[in-house]
Amino acid sequence: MKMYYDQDANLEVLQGKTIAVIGYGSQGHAQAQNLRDSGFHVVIGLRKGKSWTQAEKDGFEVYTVSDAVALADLVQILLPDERQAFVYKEEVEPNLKPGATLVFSHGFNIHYGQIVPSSEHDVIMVAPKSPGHLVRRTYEQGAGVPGLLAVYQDASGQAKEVALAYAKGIGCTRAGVIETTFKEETETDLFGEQAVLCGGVTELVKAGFDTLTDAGYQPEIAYFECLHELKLIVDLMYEGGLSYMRYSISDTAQYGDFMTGKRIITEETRKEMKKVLSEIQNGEFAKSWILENQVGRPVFNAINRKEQEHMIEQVGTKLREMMPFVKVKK
Ligand SMILES: NC(=O)C1=CN([C@@H]2O[C@H](COP(=O)(O)OP(=O)(O)OC[C@H]3O[C@@H](n4cnc5c(N)ncnc54)[C@H](OP(=O)(O)O)[C@@H]3O)[C@@H](O)[C@H]2O)C=CC1
Ligand SMILES: CC[C@](O)(C(C)=O)C(=O)O
Repeated sequence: MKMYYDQDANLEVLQGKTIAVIGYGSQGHAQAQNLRDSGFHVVIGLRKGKSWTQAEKDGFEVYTVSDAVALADLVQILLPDERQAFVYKEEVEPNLKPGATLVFSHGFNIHYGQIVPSSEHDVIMVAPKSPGHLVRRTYEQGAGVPGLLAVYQDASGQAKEVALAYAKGIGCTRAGVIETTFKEETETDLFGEQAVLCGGVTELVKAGFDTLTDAGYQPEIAYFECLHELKLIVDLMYEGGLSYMRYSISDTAQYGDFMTGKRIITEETRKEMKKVLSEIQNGEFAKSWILENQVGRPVFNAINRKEQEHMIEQVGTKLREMMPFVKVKK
């Protein structure tokens, strides 16, 4: 395994180039602002709407996707994965300059064959292992988030140097960048968000909260115990691994951790995780997500509505209002 840090990347490779960041959402705003602060010329490609207004307010030159692509030496596609193939066909592909580099932060569309770029373009990936808002926040703090780098096509012979410079521009080489493939990034990223980081954690939190409230305990205590304190425990793991977290908690908690954890994450759960991974590997999950979007997201919307009505959301909103230091940054 090869790791890359600041000293391995040369920003000069991108000097004098125009980078079009297509999309100004979670990743788009963060990567665009970091690249600008790293000294690069960045333009934004969008449709008219909320993000357009925000990007202008943040001082960027904003163009339609077609116009931004036509100006750019590097085109970073930071649109929602489910829209990328359509926008690519309609607005990106017809306007790409000869020799322009295509950049992604997630391999979904390339790996599952939804976007097939012409062989004359370098196609690279720089994928921050972080939500966009923390890509920006950590950069501003002088730190950074780790990232993955991959080269899918190297038409110029310089694709990896360009990817490293881009990774440095957004702050990832401060924390460490691992070289990978589009396949490995796509499969591990989808697995992580489904089984652990998003799907796994939210179900664990709700199951704990529901168990306590169903037994008659106060919902506010259940919220602090199962959601709020989770962040504080994860912070310790982030800083020093599982051992440091266990060093900080009481021995009673640590004994409970050893005795009970495996009753919650059982062999059955691990078997299910393997099944989830195989559905990612064989394209079943991708197919289901692509089709869900083609029919207007009925399942996504129904579940999303129901999730927002869960008691933990109402209790949390009330409690967070009393903690001005806990702020949502949009
Ligand atoms: N969210 C994250 O932290 C992470 C995301 N990624 C990857 O980054 C990429 C971007 O994801 P994310 O930042 O979450 O996306 P968001 O949904 O946060 O933002 C999408 C942006 O695209 C714009 N947009 C949507 N449709 C169009 C269109 N048809 N034409 C022009 N602009 C459009 C939106 O603008 P509007 O206001 O007009 O809707 C918005 O600015 C994805 O590939 C994702 O997998 C990778 C790592 C982490
Ligand atoms: C965990 C979700 C994520 O994979 C991420 C922030 O890295 C995403 O795609 O948003």
